[in-house]
Amino acid sequence: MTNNHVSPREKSIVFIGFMGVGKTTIGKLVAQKLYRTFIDIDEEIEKEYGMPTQQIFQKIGEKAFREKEKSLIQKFCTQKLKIISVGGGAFLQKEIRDICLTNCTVIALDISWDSWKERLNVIIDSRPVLQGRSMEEIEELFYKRQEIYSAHNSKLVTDNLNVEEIADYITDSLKVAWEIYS
Ligand SMILES: Nc1ncnc2c1ncn2[C@@H]1O[C@H](COP(=O)(O)OP(=O)(O)OP(=O)(O)O)[C@@H](O)[C@H]1O
Ligand SMILES: O=C(O)C1=C[C@@H](O)[C@@H](O)[C@H](O)C1
Ligand SMILES: [Mg+2]
Repeated sequence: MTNNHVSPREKSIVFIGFMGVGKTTIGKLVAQKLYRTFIDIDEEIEKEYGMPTQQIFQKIGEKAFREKEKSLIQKFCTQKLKIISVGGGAFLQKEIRDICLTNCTVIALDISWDSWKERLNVIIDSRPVLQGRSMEEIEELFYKRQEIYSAHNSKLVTDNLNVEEIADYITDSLKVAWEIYS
């Protein structure tokens, strides 16, 4: 089942990008502004296992996390009118990239390394992939991951923008695009 036949206005929107770039925060705000249901795939995985991501990685392992991530993305991305934030590692899987790009409008949130590194302290405790790595290793991962986020329909560089400005910009741009294609 795909929903690649649905109109751009009805397609679900998927936010991608590196850990901590703001997918969950912005996705929630955009959903409010468009009166749509918000789905955070990390939260859905945590609900299924009844524990935080950190513990899923420790007790069950990353492989099971990634399988669950794929099946939940398949479930929600084939539905209409949702606003979906996927985890920062979701686009590592080609199948996930294909599901999202076939069924949804994919928006990549981008940020420079200099701005991102200011955020590390806030997010590190809940992101197992960042733990036990040196700053140099995290920087290497940050740049390596850029390749997977290049598979998108549109991209916004968020440096120097607050969350309201980002959500307003995305909401307004979507409405303009929907008018053009309607
Ligand atoms: N534009 C912004 N300016 C300042 N802080 C921001 C901005 N966007 C997000 N943040 C903050 O950065 C932190 C990480 O944001 P968020 O959890 O939304 O990231 P994420 O992309 O969903 O990460 P993950 O991939 O790990 O789920 C939060 O504390 C959030 O408040
Ligand atoms: O970038 C990643 O690999 C991850 C990002 C988070 O959103 C979670 O999905 C998890 O911590 C893994
Ligand atoms: Mg998130």
